[in-house]
Amino acid sequence: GPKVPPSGVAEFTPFRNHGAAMLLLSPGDGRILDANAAATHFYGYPPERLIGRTLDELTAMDNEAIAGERALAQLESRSHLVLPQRLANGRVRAVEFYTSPLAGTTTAAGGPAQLAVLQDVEGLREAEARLAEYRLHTEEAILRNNREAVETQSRLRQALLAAVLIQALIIALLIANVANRRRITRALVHREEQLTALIDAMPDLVCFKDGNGRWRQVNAFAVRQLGLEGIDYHNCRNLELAERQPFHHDTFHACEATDEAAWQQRSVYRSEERIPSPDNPHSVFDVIKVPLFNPDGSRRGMVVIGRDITARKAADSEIERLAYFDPLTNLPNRRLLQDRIANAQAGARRSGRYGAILLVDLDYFKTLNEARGHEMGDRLLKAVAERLTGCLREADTVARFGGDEFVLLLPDLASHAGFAADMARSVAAKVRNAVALPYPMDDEDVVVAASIGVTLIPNGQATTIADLLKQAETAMYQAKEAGRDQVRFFEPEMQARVEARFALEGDLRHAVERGELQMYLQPQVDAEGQIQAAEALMRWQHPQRGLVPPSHFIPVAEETGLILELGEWAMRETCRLLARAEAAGTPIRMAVNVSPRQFHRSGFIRRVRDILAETGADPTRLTMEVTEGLVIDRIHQTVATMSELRALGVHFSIDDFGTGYSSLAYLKRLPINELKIDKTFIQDAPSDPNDAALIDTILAVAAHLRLNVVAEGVETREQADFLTRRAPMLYQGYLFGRPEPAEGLLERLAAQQVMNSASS
Ligand SMILES: Nc1nc2c(ncn2[C@@H]2O[C@H](COP(=O)(O)O[C@H]3[C@@H](O)[C@H](n4cnc5c(=O)[nH]c(N)nc54)O[C@@H]3COP(=O)(O)O)[C@@H](O)[C@H]2O)c(=O)[nH]1
Repeated sequence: GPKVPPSGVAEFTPFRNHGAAMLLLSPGDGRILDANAAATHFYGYPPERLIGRTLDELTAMDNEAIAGERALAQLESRSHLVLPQRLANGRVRAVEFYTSPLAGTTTAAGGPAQLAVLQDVEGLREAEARLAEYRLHTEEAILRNNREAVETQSRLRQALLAAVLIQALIIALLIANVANRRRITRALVHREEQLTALIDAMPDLVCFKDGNGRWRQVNAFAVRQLGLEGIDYHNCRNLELAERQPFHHDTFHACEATDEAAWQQRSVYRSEERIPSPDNPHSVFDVIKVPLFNPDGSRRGMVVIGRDITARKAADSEIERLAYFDPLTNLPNRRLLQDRIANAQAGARRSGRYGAILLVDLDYFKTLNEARGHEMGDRLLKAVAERLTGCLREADTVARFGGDEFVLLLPDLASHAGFAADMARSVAAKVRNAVALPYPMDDEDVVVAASIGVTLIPNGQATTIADLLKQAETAMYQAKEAGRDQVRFFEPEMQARVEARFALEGDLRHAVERGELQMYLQPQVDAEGQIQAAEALMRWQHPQRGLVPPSHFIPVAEETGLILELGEWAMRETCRLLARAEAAGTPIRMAVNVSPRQFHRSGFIRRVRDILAETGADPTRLTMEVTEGLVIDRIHQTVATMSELRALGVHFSIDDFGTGYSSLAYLKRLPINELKIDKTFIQDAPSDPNDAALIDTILAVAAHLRLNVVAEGVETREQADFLTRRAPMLYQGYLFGRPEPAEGLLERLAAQQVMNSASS
């Protein structure tokens, strides 16, 4: 316990200030350790004369008497001794000593100090009470003191406890924190599961890639759509996936391109991508790519979301179809047609070229429809629509205008109104023929005819679309009035032209059988003016029109297909002339023009063979003149046909060389013998350095390919001299002889031979 020194007791105010005289005595010898103020006052000694003396020394009895009193007190079980005290003034007073050990004190002699309260015998009870009270107070004080110590300790303990508690709290918090973290982790995992479930449930394609373009997470839809089941796509790049899933090779390559575009754009990138699936090879997705960047600008990752818009696209096109197309025939409707006419008008204004509008109305369709039923009427309209479409080029439009009316829009036909009208007429003729072919319906064939009204674009009088359509309609009614199954032009001059042409066509059909055609020959001479060859050129001697130039009738023949008959006739006539020249002892090479249609017609080689056999002509003296266009058109077939004919000995010449798109590359592949320089170059060559340069180039090409050259349209000596200076060649032109009846040239040839043999 805590040690309180006896002197310290005096510090206690209850001892020091108490009214009762009190002494602190050492146990055993009863030496006075301390005395309070009341005690010093009672004895009359100052404290220093009291402290240190024994109680016995102050007692006015001898030691035996004192021992006797103590024994007596023990016997009487008294707590006090009655001992007479000698005061400083010499007086003796009977004093009762109430002593009691003072708890919590320790003296030098060991054991607690004895507190003695002195009481005059007269005030015994009072003293007793005072002792009890005092003891209580003192002890309380000591106890309080002790308690304070205890309290200190307990505070310490409390502090410790607090520390422990705080520690515990920290631990608890830490634990809570860990728990929290676990909770957060759990929540995150939970959230991730929710998220995964959510994106897996999404009917969209979702994919996350890292900053290096590696695939990190893909939802179930994407796995299905991209065929990634069973493929370890994790951490793969687009091009690796293209290797692993060949079905989507193109998809992943396209994805790589749009990924890069998104990175470059550094913001949300949207594109439409074709992502086929085994169920639908035409699936289209609306793909959104969100590139993510780190604060330092480096690539962090990319979110890709793709929505299947195949159905929406189909719906869009269905809406468009309904808005712009006729549901029965699937042809553009009036609305789309108007749009296209507006475009054609704008194009015509820009290019200065003409187009045409044809209004086709079926004759007696209403009667047919009522008599045979609407279902059959619908089938007929569909069939007509197909035939009309078959008559046109891709750039043209066939629209259903309503009921049994169709409109054909032919943009960009020719730069001359007359030529455009010719072409429109020829399309109209084709349409009329196509529509007129029988339609097999159920058990019988149905036949309809069409009345066609034509107008040209642009057109001086009609500026609006409505005006143009009105004109075509007016022309169509004129066709109806003229007895139906007709073609009429709105423009009277075009109508006149077309009629004239139509008449020409009619006459041309009979020209061969009526023997109105002739083959003229134009000589091809060498530098010495010697006739070396001749070109056979067709002429038409019309009974009323007179001599019709080929530039008038050959195009009509080409358009109508009559060229096949005319061409075959020309070939036969040329071969006859060849055989005739040979028989006359003046063998000569003859060139004949072969039109593309004629050349590409199946059986051409067989026909040539037949003609050669029939006429007995030497094929090695026959040259076929073909145009550059013919050659380019179907190069493989051309080479094959030419090669077969070359094997017979036939020569080939490229006519009008330089006006087309010949290139050395394909010229080399062709089995040709000759180039004919077009007359347009020859005519200005002496004065125009461009033409001169072109001729030099053609001559260089010919020399390189070891080809003969014929210069066409040589009209002046100057032109001939110009050419002679450059290279050896044959000359054809008015300077040396116009095309003339064969007899004339054959006679000149014979004369030339006579002259030559005379001079040799
Ligand atoms: N498919 C066939 N086409 C033929 C046939 N016969 C002729 N044609 C083609 O018709 C076009 C015009 O021919 P044509 O009016 O006979 O003109 C030829 C010559 O007369 C003319 N020429 C000849 N020399 C001169 C000249 O010095 N000056 C000048 N202004 N013209 C001249 O050139 C035409 C030669 O034609 P080509 O060698 O074929 O180019 C014409 O395109 C013929 O091809 C036929 O039977 N079948």
